[in-house]
Amino acid sequence: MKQYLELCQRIVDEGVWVANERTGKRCLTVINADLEYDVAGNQFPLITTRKSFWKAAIAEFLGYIRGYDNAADFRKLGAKTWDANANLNEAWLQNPHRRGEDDMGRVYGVQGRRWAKPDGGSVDQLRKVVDNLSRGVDDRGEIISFYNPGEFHMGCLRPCMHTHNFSLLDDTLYLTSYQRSCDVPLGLNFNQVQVFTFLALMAQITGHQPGRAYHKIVNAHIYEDQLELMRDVQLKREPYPAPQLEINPAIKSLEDLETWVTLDDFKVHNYQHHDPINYPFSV
Ligand SMILES: Nc1nc(=O)c2c([nH]1)NC[C@@H]1CN(c3ccc(C(=O)N[C@@H](CCC(=O)O)C(=O)O)cc3)CN21
Ligand SMILES: O=c1ccn([C@H]2C[C@H](O)[C@@H](COP(=O)(O)O)O2)c(=O)[nH]1
Repeated sequence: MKQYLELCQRIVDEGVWVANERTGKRCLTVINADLEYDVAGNQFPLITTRKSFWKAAIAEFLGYIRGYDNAADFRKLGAKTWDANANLNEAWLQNPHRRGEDDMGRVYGVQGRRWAKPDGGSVDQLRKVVDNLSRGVDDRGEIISFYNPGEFHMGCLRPCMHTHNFSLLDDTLYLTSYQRSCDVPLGLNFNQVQVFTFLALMAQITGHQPGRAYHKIVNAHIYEDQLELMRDVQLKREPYPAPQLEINPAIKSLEDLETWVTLDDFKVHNYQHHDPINYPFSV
């Protein structure tokens, strides 16, 4: 929590105003942030200075793991987070590749599970990483990348957290995740949960101990219409200690994640938090 608050304070104190063409808003922006999560010690990095709707964050990530490309499928899992990008962005609504209501196009999970090969067929990046780690192999390329510039024109948004790189040292699994663009009041609250949970889940289904997760962010910003709430409300609050995440131990494979797992398989213990803050969302 300390590192989150320090990043927020740094943006408020040192941020530079940058105009953003896609949303038509200005963002107070800093470059480069390094966050770390103690997955081994189960210090779940949930924001405590406002109520976090962490279940939606896990639901969203489960949708990426399953390769979903439709906001309706995300809603069924418990995340409404893709409704706006799939259905309200004018550029995407006019895009000839959009296949009707709720279509997100070739984003995130599609790239992670079905990256199109130029010579036909597709690559399942996640399956390869799970298979290698399960037999104790780290080939120094245990990478899942959602970032496919050749298909940006076929999706509603370029991936923000775009690359996840796993490492195995003896029996301990590590994760380094890369993010090019971060909406700190709204998106980071979710992304922290996702990086932590991805490492915890991958360690569980590949039979290893989780170590630390490293989260590297390039452009970290606060939108102009979020600044007052962050500076005058959220940053005035005292944080509480980190809660713990419990994952159903019956989850043992990628197939489990793909088929029967729901949000009921995740529980958070000792989550003390301040009141919710309703930050504006930019499409
Ligand atoms: N401008 C912007 N910021 C983002 O963080 C973001 C995007 N766009 N587009 C793609 C995804 C969608 N994400 C989202 C979308 C909505 C919320 C959101 O509204 N969160 C609320 C309530 C969540 C709930 O009720 O389930 C929050 O208070 O955290 C968070 C992340 C993250 N990403
Ligand atoms: O997981 C996510 C997804 C999105 N965001 C934020 C970061 C930006 O504010 C927007 C994306 O806009 P771009 O113009 O494509 O950078 O969404 C996030 O923080 N986390």
